[in-house]
Amino acid sequence: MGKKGKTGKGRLDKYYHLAKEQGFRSRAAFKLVQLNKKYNFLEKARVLIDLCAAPGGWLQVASKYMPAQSLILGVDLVPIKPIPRVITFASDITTDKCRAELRGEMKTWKADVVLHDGAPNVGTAWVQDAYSQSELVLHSLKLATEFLAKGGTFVTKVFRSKDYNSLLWVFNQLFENVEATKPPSSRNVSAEIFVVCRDFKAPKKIDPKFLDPRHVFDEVEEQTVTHLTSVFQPEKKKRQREGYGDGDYTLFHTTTISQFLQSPDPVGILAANNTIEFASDADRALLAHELTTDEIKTCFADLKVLGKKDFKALLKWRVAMRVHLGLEVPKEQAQADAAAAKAAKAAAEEEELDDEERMARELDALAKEDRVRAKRTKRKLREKRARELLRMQLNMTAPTDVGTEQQGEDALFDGGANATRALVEVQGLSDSESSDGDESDYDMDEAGVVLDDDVAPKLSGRAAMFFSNPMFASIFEEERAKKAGSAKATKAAAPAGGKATKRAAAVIESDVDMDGSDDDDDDYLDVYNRELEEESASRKRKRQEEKIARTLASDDEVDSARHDDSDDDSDVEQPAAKSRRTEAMAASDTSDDSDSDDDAGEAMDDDDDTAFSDVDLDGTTGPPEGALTTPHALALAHMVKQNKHAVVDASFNRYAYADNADLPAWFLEDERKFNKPVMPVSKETVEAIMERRRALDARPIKKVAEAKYRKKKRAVAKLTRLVKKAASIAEAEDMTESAKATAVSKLLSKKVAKQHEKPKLVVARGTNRGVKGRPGGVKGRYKMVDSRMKKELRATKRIGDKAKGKKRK
Ligand SMILES: C[S@@+](CC[C@H](N)C(=O)[O-])C[C@H]1O[C@@H](n2cnc3c(N)ncnc32)[C@H](O)[C@@H]1O
Repeated sequence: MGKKGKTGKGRLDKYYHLAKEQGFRSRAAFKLVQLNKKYNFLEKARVLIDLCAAPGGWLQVASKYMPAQSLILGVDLVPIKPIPRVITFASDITTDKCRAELRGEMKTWKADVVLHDGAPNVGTAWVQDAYSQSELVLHSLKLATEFLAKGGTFVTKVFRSKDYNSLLWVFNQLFENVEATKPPSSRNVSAEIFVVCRDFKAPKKIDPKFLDPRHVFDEVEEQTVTHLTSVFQPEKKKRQREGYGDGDYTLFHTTTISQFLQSPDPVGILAANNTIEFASDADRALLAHELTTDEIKTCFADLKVLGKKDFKALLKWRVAMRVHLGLEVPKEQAQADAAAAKAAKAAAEEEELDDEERMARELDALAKEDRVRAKRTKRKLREKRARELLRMQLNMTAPTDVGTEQQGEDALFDGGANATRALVEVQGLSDSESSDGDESDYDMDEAGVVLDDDVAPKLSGRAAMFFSNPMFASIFEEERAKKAGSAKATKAAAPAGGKATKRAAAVIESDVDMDGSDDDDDDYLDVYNRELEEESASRKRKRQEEKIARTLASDDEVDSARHDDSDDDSDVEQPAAKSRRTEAMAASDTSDDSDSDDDAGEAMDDDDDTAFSDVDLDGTTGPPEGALTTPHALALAHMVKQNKHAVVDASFNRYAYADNADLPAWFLEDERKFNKPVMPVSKETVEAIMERRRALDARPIKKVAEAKYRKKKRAVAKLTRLVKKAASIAEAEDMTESAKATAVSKLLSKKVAKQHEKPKLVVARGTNRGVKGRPGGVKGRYKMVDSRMKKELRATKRIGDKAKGKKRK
């Protein structure tokens, strides 16, 4: 059977648990225990009748406290499971059959105690419930008066209702001593009270009125009878208990039609009068109305003989006459008027509300805008401060430089990041301007021309500054001079041009950023030129191949992008890729200092063919974008944070500008696999990072932690339950101290035994040989074993060995 949930009443209280512990069938048993403790009626009783006894809690208590050989009878509507020394049968105590059955059991004996704990099927209206309970009490009293011996005790349950005093009055007529009490085990929220009536007077003759509910109580039904009932249910006649009304000593009442028409209580008039007369001229004028039929006239002549239908007809006639006389508007019109009025009112309210709402909304929007603006300004300020702080921490600025951020975008050309941004802007511009629209065909030469002639004025502050920088101007001048003769060659070198420019810019910006000098222009130009030559016409073909490879496998794409030709990304992709790399580099930083990290990012971009091939900094593979997944990557990021210059320096190596263009694919493949530059990352750093990762991995996963928590919670709940049970046993009033101690130790031993109970070993021989499922006569946990327990011993040894870390032979 499913466990009942706890209700608002707190059904499963300590008496519930106590009853379970002590084997009582109901928590009600404790009510009798407590009543008996107070009045001691069970110990001296020899015969007891329990009316309404199921499931038998009170019978169990009676059997426990009454002397041996006592006669205990229990009766209930439902059968009661047998109880030693108790006779029970099923019957309705309100019937004669029950009386006869009791007589049959009692023979000539008289009862010392009659108990009644009956509860009728409650659940209807409270008044009705209470009344049924009181009625049941009277029935049980009736049986008690019949079977109780003189001086006997009657214990009954009553509800605190208006009938309570009537009942007490009756009890007092029949018993010498009547006391009402509420035992502690009776819930406070329950309206029940127990009345203990002692010393039965056993009168020779009992007035039947004492035991007749109709006399003892005001009938519940009568209370609801009103003149409404008398009109609409005329067959239910009200008994005149009150006698005549004040100053009214007649039984015949009459009134006039005008009164009936004008009174706000027409039903009351119909109920209170015998006849209604057409007395005045105005009344008589209504006689001529077509609705005043003969039937209506007859009904008004004698109201006391009318039925429900007649009264309804009279009330309908009244409404029609009132409309006719102008005392009332027709119902439909009244309804229509009411509806129109309601609609008008609603419209007015809505209009009013609309205006108000509109204003409120506007105000809201303004306030919201203000809030957003203030928030944005605040955030920007915070970011700027963080950036400056970081730059200082990375020794990128002198403390005196703090505040340059606030100088705005038109501040002086501020190092690598701005240079890079400017380049991106230029590329964007030229892309949009280029006639063929092919982003990858960005033409350096054309860009230069366009810049000189048309675009320069269109450039934003930062881009304009970039090109006004003498260093870049010289790069462009030289480049233009070199390429001037060969438009075709320039066109072929176009894709490389964009990238090369970027590389040159990267080198420049790293220089600008690092030492702030620009006297190595020629070196940069060399780098640039070399790059231009490297990027030959074969790039287009390679790009084509890569595209195919990309579609086939994303991993291949990553490889080819990283090793073969990382510079070959389209120009449009560059800013994104660069930002990803920058993010990766900055992952170990908390701030998004793009300025500082751009430098390193660009420097790495230069030689990403080889130098950083092991580091997944571009975020094109693996989990989240920009995440540093390998220990090497993390170590590198750590180093960048510590000393970015060392990392940048290390990126200039013999692999950086290797010309792989004409090398066979198989060779390049081998090179990629085995020829890797040594990274400027110390073994210790990588080891420390791996150690940290191992420590993180060693932490239990969330699910395991949750399971452990649940287990612990269950254990705590179990313990709490145990403590509660033990406490309720300790509080039991009808138990001796030693019994309590035994009960508690039994409770604990049961739990402990349950916890450590080992499975019973059942040897698979004889009848148990080859048995499938539980062998006969075996209870609880069991395990089938062979007589020598070979398998078990082997398993135990194996487990032991495993624990010791021995290898199996
Ligand atoms: C609260 S229980 C009694 C509990 C009982 N004293 C015990 O300790 O287990 C009330 C019982 O009254 C019974 N009852 C209600 N009306 C009855 C009737 N007219 N005749 C016999 N039993 C009735 C119900 O069947 C129900 O079992």
